[in-house]
Amino acid sequence: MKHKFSSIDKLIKSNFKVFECPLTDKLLAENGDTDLVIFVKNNVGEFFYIDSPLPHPSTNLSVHSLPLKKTASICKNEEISKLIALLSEYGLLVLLNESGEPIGYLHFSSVLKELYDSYQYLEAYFDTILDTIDTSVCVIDEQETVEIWTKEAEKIFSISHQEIIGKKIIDYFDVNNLEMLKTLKNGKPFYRHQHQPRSDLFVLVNNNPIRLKQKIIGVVSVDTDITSQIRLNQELFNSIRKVQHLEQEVTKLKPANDPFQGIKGSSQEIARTIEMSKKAAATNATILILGESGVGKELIAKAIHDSRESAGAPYIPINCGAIPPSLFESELFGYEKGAFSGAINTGKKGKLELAQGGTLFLDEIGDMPLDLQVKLLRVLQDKRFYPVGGTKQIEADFRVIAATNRELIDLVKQGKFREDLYYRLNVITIKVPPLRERKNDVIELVHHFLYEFSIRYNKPIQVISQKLIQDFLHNDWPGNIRELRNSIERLVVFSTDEMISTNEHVHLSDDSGPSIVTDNSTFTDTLSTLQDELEKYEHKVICQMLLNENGNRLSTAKRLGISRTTLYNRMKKLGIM
Ligand SMILES: Nc1ncnc2c1ncn2[C@@H]1O[C@H](COP(=O)(O)OP(=O)(O)OP(=O)(O)O)[C@@H](O)[C@H]1O
Repeated sequence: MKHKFSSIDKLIKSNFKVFECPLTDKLLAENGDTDLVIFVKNNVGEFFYIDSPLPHPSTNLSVHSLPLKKTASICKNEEISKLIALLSEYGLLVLLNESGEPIGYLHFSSVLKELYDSYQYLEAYFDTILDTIDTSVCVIDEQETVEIWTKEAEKIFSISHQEIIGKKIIDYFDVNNLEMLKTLKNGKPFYRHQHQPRSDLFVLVNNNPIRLKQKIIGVVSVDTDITSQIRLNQELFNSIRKVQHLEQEVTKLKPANDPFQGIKGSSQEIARTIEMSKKAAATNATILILGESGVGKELIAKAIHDSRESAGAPYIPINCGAIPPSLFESELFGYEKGAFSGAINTGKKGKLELAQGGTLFLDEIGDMPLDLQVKLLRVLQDKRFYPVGGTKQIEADFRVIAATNRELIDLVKQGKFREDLYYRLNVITIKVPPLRERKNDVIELVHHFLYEFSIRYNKPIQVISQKLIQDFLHNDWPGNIRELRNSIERLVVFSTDEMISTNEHVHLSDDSGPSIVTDNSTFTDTLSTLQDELEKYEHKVICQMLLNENGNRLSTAKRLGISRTTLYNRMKKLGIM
């Protein structure tokens, strides 16, 4: 690289001889009339050189009449700045190897020439780069004086370089808007901050401090004009709203909608799952949906219901993991007036009755208490049931879809789930693959949720940086699509401009376990709202306890001193499941 000062080795000269003191005239007799540089070393190791050409032996001059000049010696591997300092003091410098032996010398003039050549290359490159780039670059020095101002800066800010160079930047811009000055003071770079220097101008700003030997000697600011992108985004956003409105109108006119169209993703894995679900929806059979938390089991259950039941048929979900065992039976079967004493004496329809003519969705079926499993099995077999405290049987005319993220067959082996109920539910099984096994869907889902939340929060359509997309693709998503959806919602809510490039509001995990925020730095420079910080901490505590308890929610809830329902609700809210 010609613009870099080349290695010192290239400049070392080796036409020299070293003589020890005292000198004798033999030196002249043997070396006279040569172009060798003669160094003289005294008994304390100091070096001198003879500062004139050696005369011919025939001149009979005495060696003592020759002009001796003091010089310094230094190891050739010393820092270049030290070499240059000594060289400018003495003009000539003896270079030593690691064992202190002289191996050559440096001459000020040759080093200077080399430095000047490199400087000229550097200047030529530097000027051409600044002339060629079409972004706005401004450089100020430590006195806040403008040193560099490119053509694009002239265009964006309507100030010519003749006018601004050499002047203080604060003479041209409002000091409160000058992020460069902050960077000059605190040395913190920042990237891709959106800024609006004029009402008709949007720019993305990158600022970087220039350091020389740890000292900040200036700041570079690069501004990219994104006004046209912002305008286009705005137009796109308006158009999308119009299209969405039209879509809604068209949907109203269409005779039938595809209930499965809300299940996004085009990977082979999800396509297979949807195909299987459609086939299952063509029957009245009981369906068991298996898959990790947040993979979309309920979404599929609802699509099956919409597909196979008539419009207006009830869809009744019940979360078997969230209802305390003591209330479960009355929730499921309902109770007759007078069945209990106290406030609940008026009677209430149970979920089974509410589901008449439609679908009963038994979510988290693996968490259903054993005694209730027996009762549910009886309902499924007899197709009729009694409400708690009731004497009149009610018809059980509904289709059952059950779902769980637990290995039901293992629970059967452990005696925690009834085998007969398992086979009763497991007529058709649909397995929903976790997101990490269908990474192809991540990008589509990201855009789908971005679109959804941009509309919901009335924010212009967001663009996610490539780097963040990569982070999303590399994440294992232990909370699956729910976690991804929550992450995008947070990003949209907290985004301050149209480019989302930071994941500070997303807890990306780098292993397959639950995601835990371990980076304490989030608590220093990126503190957000108290609510947000509390949620982050709660997320961390719950995940850690779940890990300690091997994922067992009941013992996790006990250890945390909260009910299982509360734990379940908090996990859902925080996107852990
Ligand atoms: N393929 C998908 N396309 C769009 N959204 C999806 C998809 N899959 C899941 N979601 C969304 O992810 C969230 C979680 O989905 P859902 O509740 O159906 O998961 P689940 O497997 O039933 O979870 P859990 O086991 O915790 O009950 C919901 O907001 C749902 O709308």
